[in-house]
Amino acid sequence: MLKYDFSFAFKETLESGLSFDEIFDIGKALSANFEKVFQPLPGFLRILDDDEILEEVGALKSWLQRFENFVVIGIGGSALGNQALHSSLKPINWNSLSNEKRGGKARIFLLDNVDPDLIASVLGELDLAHTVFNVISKSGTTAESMANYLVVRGLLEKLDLPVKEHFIFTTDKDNGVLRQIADNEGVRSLTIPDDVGGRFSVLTPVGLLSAVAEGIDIEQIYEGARFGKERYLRDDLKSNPAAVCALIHYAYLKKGHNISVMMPYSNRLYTLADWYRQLWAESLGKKFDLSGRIVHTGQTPVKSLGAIDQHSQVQLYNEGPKDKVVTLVKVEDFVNQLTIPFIHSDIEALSYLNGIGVGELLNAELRATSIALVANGVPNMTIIFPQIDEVHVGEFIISYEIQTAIMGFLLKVNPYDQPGVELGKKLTYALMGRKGYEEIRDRYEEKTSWRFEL
Ligand SMILES: O=P(O)(O)OC[C@H]1O[C@](O)(CO)[C@@H](O)[C@@H]1O
Repeated sequence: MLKYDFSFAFKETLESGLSFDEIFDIGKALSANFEKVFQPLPGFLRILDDDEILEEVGALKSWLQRFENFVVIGIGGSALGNQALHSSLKPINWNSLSNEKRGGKARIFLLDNVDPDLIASVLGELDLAHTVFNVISKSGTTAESMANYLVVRGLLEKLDLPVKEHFIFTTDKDNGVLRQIADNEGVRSLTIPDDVGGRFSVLTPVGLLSAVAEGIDIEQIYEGARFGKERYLRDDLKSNPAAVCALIHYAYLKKGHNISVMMPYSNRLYTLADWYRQLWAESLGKKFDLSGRIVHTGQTPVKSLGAIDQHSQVQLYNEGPKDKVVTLVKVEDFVNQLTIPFIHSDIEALSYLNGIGVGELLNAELRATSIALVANGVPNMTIIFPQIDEVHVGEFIISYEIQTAIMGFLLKVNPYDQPGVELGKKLTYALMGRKGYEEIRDRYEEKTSWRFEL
């Protein structure tokens, strides 16, 4: 079970902080409507009610074992969750282990950006005859993912490899180009449930297939998520840490703290912060509230890595604008216990390091940062992973999905749409000369014709 330390978010420890009662006053409306926030049950919670997805993805295990490499082609919600599961649940050097040492499980790669250097470096490393490509796109049309699919397909065709055997699509059941190709050519495919949006989809086939391919125990992830579903849907808010987190963020946002920093003290958990950024940003950053009023609301998510960013961003957190709420993420028991050896016994300045665990030092740094933040008047809290494993990662994911829904309710916005990204997508099509987008290109051409270039 994840543990939460909220001590440094309240008035008791923070001069201009909130009182516990204050946030629960704000939470009264939430309390009274708590059930409604989750009625109808959002798809990301509904999918935990049965084993359908686990079984569907699990059934592909033996087919996946044919491949040494598994490449995710996707972007945003169709990639960040995969990356987070991979980094948090596999050893850091997984991709450099030999096939034998990996027990025949796949190495995982990601083609998200359309950066030719990235694509060349990933594909250059792989023997395509032993590689499967999972093209993931809920809409089945996203430019970056389609471009990467086409590049890979071109290569496979050039090598005369049986294209169909090297792809599996994860997409909408009816719509989009991927579905069309899957149906026309009989490419293997998995379905993203209609009621689960991209950034909430890591526990669907979107995130689970690559996890299974590299030997992550997806049943354990579900166990953690299901436990989280019980824990974080409690309408007694005082015993619901996801609700407390949301209330703290909401209350501070009202006081001008419009940045939410997530700072894991663990390299393995760092990409969870990337996943969180999309969830928080796309779900809550909105121009209109539910009644159509212009509100321009949201809280800018920032990722940070302890202890690295103590030597980079923390100066700003402590002394810069008072506009942040910081969430530190701590690991109690690291998988690897590494002790610093006794060397230089004659140098007093190093004696405090003699014989202590590296993890112990990292956690002391976390504690020191949280105290320094509170001393500087910066509200912060700590989420504690007793250890990094499937169960806790599953619980973490669901806690933040629920927290985002609660925050959406508090901000009175729809956390499940993302109208603000549409214009950019359409303009990309227009700039690339896609048919049907001439009007939008013309509309913005005049506005963007002014130049100041050096
Ligand atoms: O899964 P798709 O449809 O390719 O979309 C990828 C991402 O693009 C967005 O639509 C916009 O950034 C995200 O919401 C989504 O996760």
